Amino acid sequence: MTSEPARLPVDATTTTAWGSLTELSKNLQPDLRGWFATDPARAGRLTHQAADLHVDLSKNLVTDEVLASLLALADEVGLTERRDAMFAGEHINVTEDRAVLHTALRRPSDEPLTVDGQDITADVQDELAKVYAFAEKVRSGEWTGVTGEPVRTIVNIGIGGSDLGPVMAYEALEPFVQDGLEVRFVSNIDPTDVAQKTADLDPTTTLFIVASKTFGTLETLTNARLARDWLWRSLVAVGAIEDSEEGRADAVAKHFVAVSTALDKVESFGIDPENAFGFWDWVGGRYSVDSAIGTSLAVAIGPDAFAELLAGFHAMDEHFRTEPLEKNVPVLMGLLNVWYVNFRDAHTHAVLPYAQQLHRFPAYLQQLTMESNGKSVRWDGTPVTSDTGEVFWGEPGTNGQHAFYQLIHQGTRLIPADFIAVANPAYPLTDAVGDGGAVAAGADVHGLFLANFFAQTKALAFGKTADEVRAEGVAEELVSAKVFGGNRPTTSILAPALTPAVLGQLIALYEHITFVQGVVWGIDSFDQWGVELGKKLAMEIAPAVAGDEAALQAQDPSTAALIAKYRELRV
Ligand SMILES: O=P(O)(O)OC[C@H]1O[C@](O)(CO)[C@@H](O)[C@@H]1O
Repeated sequence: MTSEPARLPVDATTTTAWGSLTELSKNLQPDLRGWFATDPARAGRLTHQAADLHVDLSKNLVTDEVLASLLALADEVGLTERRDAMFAGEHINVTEDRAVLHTALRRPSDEPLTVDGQDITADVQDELAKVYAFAEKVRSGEWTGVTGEPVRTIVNIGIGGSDLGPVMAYEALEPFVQDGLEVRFVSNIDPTDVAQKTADLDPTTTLFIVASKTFGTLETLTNARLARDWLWRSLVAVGAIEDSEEGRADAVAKHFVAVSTALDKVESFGIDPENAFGFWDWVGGRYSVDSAIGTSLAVAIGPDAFAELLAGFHAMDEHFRTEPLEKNVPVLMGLLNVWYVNFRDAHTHAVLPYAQQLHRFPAYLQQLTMESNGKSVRWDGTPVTSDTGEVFWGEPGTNGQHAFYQLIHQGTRLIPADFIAVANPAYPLTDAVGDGGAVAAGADVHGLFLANFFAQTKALAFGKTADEVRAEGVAEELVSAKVFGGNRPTTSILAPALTPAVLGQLIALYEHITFVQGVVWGIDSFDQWGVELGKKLAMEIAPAVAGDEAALQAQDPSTAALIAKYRELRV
């Protein structure tokens, strides 16, 4: 690896390809019906395989010319060069002067990678071995609490990347969780979160994992102290420990572990560094679920399944690293997002998993994509000259269908959407009775579910014309309300089943899509300076909230009045 400063970003808007795309967009009349009718090979040509993911891009609003120009844009901004620099460990996180090496977390153990003279594959494997040994101890019951009871509930305390990845993956891989083990997640500093999550817990069988890259995050450290207090009080109440310094130290030693890059701070909190798992500053928080931050998950699903998850990540990394750009799914999906944001005026992007277990995936992607690409300056500090970072959002199908799809189908906004489904459900139920009509007795309910997945992307693409509505006998005055314009772009992603490997592939796919967009926009997708101001002000405002008059007077009139009102209302 080198730590040479990365070269200056290219202003994408000055490239030849940007000019071509602007012209193409001006003249483009999206016509998915016509395009499919005149080009039967379109679906095949625009469908690609990335590891286990079958990805159909054909219902996007692009012609071959548009795709060619998007690929030319990738070339002009130096996408492959930057990708290779990331994999090699160059300091592409320019504003923090750091390498970006989440891909090294899932690199096979026999592929060394030297960074600053250090074999980081060996470091990763050592830490992974520690996490796995701990996971086995908890799973086998060898790790016990103060009364000798095995662990039944793990409470992961973290926020942002130290929460969203683990909770999303835990929910997604619930069928792989060991019987008798449960993981809960506390993230919000709203005391309700910790109170609700601990309310019915047995302290003798509870283990807390405090997960924080920096071990300096207000929410996490406050929640960790609340949890420690709860543990002490509850253990004393059931007579499991003496109310003494030794009793409390014993409780922390047996019921608290930590994950952090700042092991010195872990020790000051009272957690023995022996019971702490580390990672490195070259892993961004939102890219860290596959590091020791995933310890709660590794305990829940076990080392073998966790290793499969990592192998899934790696399979997608290899696809991204080696596949020619015209068949490279993260590259194509990232470029399509650029097309919609910069040339078709899309402001948001929906991610719609047709898999209940992926219900936290959109929330996870919000941090991944929006903390990464919500930037207004490029990595050299110059202002961007185009829009960046669309709003990502979504809900699992079919819930979304009965809530917000109306706007996607008939609203005035263009909302590109990714539909994600798996062929084999974790719970293959049949409807023994059926409804006597379309739903036959013995119907496979997952098949019905996926009929919706296929139907929605079809309806969005091809719509329903006024003539088709009229042909159904609809009264003329209602025809326009029942017309579907179609030409609403979607990407369909289909996987065999939601296995750990497939989940790893999906996460890595979106990591790399995010990267591709960041490179085109010339931004540093790996810093997050935009979250700092609010954190700092919260600490300055806290004394005013607590009653300090001088601190209150130092606020602007609106904030001061709001705080005063809060104090008046607070009983
Ligand atoms: O893991 P830490 O250091 O507690 O940080 C939690 C989160 O806070 C942020 O730094 C900013 O919100 C995220 O990037 C990060 O995932």
